[in-house]
Amino acid sequence: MAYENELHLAQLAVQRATLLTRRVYAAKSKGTLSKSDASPVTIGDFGAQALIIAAIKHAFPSDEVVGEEDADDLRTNEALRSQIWELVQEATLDDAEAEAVLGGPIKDVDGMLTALDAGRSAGGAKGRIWALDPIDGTKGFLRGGQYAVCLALMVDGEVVVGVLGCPNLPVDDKERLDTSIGADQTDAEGKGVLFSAVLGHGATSRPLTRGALAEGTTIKMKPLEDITQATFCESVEAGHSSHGDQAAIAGKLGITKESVRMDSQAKYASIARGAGDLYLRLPISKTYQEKIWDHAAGVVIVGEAGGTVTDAWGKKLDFSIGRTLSGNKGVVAAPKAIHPEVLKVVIEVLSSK
Ligand SMILES: Nc1ncnc2c1ncn2[C@@H]1O[C@H](COP(=O)(O)O)[C@@H](OP(=O)(O)O)[C@H]1O
Ligand SMILES: [Mg+2]
Ligand SMILES: [Mg+2]
Ligand SMILES: [Mg+2]
Repeated sequence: MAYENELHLAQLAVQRATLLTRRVYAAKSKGTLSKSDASPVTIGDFGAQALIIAAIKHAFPSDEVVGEEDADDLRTNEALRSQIWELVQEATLDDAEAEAVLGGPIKDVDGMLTALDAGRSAGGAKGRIWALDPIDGTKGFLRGGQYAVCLALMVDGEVVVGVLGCPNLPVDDKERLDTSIGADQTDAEGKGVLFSAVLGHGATSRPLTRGALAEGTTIKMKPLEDITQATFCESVEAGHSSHGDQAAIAGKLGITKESVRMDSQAKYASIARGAGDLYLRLPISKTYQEKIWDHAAGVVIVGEAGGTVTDAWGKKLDFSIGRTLSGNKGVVAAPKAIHPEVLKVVIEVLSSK
């Protein structure tokens, strides 16, 4: 299969990073800071990004990475830096072969800062570039909801590999859209799913482990004959997508079930495995540009599971422009057969505004 080594590296790197995020998740204090756009970032986000980039740079030294975070705050804040360094050192897979694929532990604090800062690529249409969201759905992470560790490889602007680690999704109860928040999420028992896809080679899911990869199974979207029976997913945060427009679209499609609100790319993962049918993300603001790391992995996973993902006007998401999807507005993800019907209504609702 194409990109076999890249896929394996990405799966193990994401799996290792979830050891760190789970530890932070269970801790009382998550070391939260506020970024310049007032959005939150935690010690988990920084630690996961450092671990994943160190692994990429070990295996593919000349690849670039577009990562959400950087080391600026750590360079000026010693307490934060040492807190994260401690976490990073503790996050090792308990399988020596798997750990060796990732290059083993990061050597020292400088190595951690260098790895974090290696996520500053401007992106673009040429060459091999990884898109990394070390914790997607940081607000979900903080509130005890869903979050995802997201990694994708783009080659010449096209997403060819996607991996999503979803520590709070149920392993077995595949049909359930897990939106529970709070206490029961901190119990990792029976939870934690690793999703992956390679362009042209299908999508799989497997339980997250602490060591070598578990065996994977193929995932497919649910066949949906009657659109009125659809379940649609949307963000928990009303500031991230328009709940009002999404409700109007569902209404026009004759959908009667209430929307399922879930943080992070766990939405893409959930519809890809047949828990839920649609994911709608209609823009709130005229100026906000979606970030490539919020979508790259999810888009290839849904595509390989039998879905179509476009923006709200039906354009393919263009990952080749830079760090943002500046050529697109919103996201509409649905099974291939019904995507045109959904898109028609999305455009009607947007055009009537
Ligand atoms: N105004 C906005 N519109 C759309 N997305 C936004 C937004 N402000 C922040 N986001 C993005 O929404 C992501 C979470 O998506 P969701 O609502 O589906 O959980 C955030 O990822 P992070 O949590 O990685 O920062 C952030 O990048
Ligand atoms: Mg963020
Ligand atoms: Mg994100
Ligand atoms: Mg993030």
